[in-house]
Amino acid sequence: MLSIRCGIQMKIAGSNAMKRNLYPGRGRSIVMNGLAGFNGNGTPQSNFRPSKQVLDMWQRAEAVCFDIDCTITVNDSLDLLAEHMGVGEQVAELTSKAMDGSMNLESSLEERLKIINCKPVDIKSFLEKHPPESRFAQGIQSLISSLQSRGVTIYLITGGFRELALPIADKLNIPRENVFANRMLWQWDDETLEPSRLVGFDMSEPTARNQGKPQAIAQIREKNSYNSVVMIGDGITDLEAVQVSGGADLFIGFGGVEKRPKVQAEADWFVTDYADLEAAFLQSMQVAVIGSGSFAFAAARMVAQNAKESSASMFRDKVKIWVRPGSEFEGQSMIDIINEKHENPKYLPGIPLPENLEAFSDLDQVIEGADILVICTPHQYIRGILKQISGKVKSSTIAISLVKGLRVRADGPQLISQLVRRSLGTDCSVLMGANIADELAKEEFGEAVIGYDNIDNARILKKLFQRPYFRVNLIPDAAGAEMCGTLKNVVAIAAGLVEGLGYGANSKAAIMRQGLSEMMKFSIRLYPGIREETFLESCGVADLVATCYGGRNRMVAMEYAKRWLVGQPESFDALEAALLNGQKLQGVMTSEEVQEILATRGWERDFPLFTTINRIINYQLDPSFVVKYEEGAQRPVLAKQLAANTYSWFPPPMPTEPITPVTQEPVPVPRRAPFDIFSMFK
Ligand SMILES: NC(=O)c1ccc[n+]([C@@H]2O[C@H](COP(=O)([O-])OP(=O)(O)OC[C@H]3O[C@@H](n4cnc5c(N)ncnc54)[C@H](O)[C@@H]3O)[C@@H](O)[C@H]2O)c1
Ligand SMILES: O=P(O)(O)OC[C@H](O)CO
Repeated sequence: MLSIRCGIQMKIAGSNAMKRNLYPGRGRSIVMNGLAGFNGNGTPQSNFRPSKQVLDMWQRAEAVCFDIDCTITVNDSLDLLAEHMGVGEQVAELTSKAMDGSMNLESSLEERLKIINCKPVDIKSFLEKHPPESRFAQGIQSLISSLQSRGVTIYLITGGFRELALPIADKLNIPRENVFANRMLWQWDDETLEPSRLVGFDMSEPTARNQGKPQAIAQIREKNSYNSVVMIGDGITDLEAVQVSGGADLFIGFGGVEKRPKVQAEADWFVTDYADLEAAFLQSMQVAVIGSGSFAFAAARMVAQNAKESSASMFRDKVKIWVRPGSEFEGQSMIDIINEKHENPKYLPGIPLPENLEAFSDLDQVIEGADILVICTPHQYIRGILKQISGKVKSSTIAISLVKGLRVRADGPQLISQLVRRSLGTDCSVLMGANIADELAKEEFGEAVIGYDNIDNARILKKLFQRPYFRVNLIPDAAGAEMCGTLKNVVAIAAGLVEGLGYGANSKAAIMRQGLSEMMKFSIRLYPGIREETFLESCGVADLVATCYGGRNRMVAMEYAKRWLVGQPESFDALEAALLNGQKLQGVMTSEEVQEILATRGWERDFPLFTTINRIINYQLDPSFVVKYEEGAQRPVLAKQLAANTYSWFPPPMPTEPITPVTQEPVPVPRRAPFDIFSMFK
């Protein structure tokens, strides 16, 4: 006994009139046909230059639908199957009629299937003889993988059949649920329970009829809130995708397999080589920088230099940077100074900024359309900023955090890159290394690592940051790199104290060694996947050396110790304000965050240097304990309030008058015996 089955029951409701206006108000909003597609005598040109509007839409595509015929070198798999079945010529004639619009698609399909009259076993042998990978159009795999790596969703839409389309989709990494195709209807043998003979096709599929492609796109849009959908095809039925409201926003004609004059004439953009599309897509990525401190500007400077030099290939010329509203320098708006004088006199005086770096005070304006988001603010402000932009950044945006710091929540620590991923729903790499801002801005040789989860994004980011004077290595350990950058700020406080107390190179090296060892132990205990070799990269030992010798944490801590030695104590907050001209110290706050983790987990004694530093910055130990950290971590300590009333050296509250910085590089103070304030505990 025989019966007919079909695997899917999708129904397209509505009259033809409805189908022509599926979702009024959505889909293509501008009519661009023929924007630049003709030369003077009306002949369509191949590969005409797209207008900026078309290019912009292509670069912002969130979903790209390919007609299957543009993915393989034979213009229709059905034709090839027909050839395989020995009826090639007859079928090819009907295919052309459907493609040039002279025959209705439905009838053409029906006729062609009748002629082909294959069995499942024929399809199997056809696929063995013509595996998809042997037929791919040149550049299709690379284009699809580039689009996917940027978060674009790929669909395959074909008036052909699933039996032939799915193997192609599989090889192109297109999920099967993203394939819209017709279904063959088989006669099933109830004894073998296997399909035995082709009897027709399922007419309820949108792709079975004219206007099927826009209907498929309308279904896609109904399920996904894409702002921009692009159709790439080579036939009249593909062109329909933009001729119906609710369909695609942009039609790109592809002539690399088959060139049809009507398609070529009416496409918004016509290409014969996928490499052009790939280059144009990757080209002109919009870069936005959030942050306006010394490092944010040093990094933005490199990024803008690269954007300018590579504007013909990858990044958009203009790089946007966010400057906090109200920021001023000597009574003048920082935005005006940066945009008119191309300098940041507050943080990088005397260093010219590229003219293509443009400052904005409106955060929304900065992130609008950003393909790459460089995040570089002091870590204490990052959460507030991410809250403001959450939901406004597309998920394909490539984020990179330059922030050194972490966050502690009730349920444990959170790296800034994790916070970014969670808040924005984007990938987030990190750039970490021995990178003192003003040295970098002066173009002194340096290096950094980009720690990544997504290698494709990291490669793009390397192109954005690497300069002849700045070498970037990629490492697959974002958490390790970030922990290095974060924790070295605590060790730099220790190094500054040691120096401020008047000790020499041996003592400082000993403290740095202990610091590095605690950095490694702490990072790996928290994140066991972190790699030990990461600590030997620029983000690890090199950044530790740079910060402990030339950084701001070291400078403020050194001043703190010196003032304590001479009996003129000042708080870390006061010294930060006096010495850093608006820049922010990260080590003190990071020490508090690290200590919260150590205390919660009962790890304090395993990390004696970290613990001692935290007690020193909380005025519970005097700075001399930095070189007696084992003892410092074990001592009973006074509560902060009690300490304030007990110790003569307890720093006074923030002064109302500005304090005069001793010097930017504090002068050496003669050594003398530190106060033995802890004798009371003996
Ligand atoms: N400066 C360096 O040499 C350097 C090098 C590598 C990494 N980093 C890291 O980069 C990050 C940013 O450092 P930076 O040097 O660019 O900044 P910074 O230390 O110069 O701090 C100044 C910045 O803080 C911002 N700011 C001040 N108050 C704010 C508030 N209430 N809300 C939001 N922003 C506020 C200012 O607008 C300005 O952008 C930090 O995590 C730092 O550790 C710095
Ligand atoms: O000046 P610091 O101490 O904040 O350190 C700056 C950078 O992190 C050095 O890589």
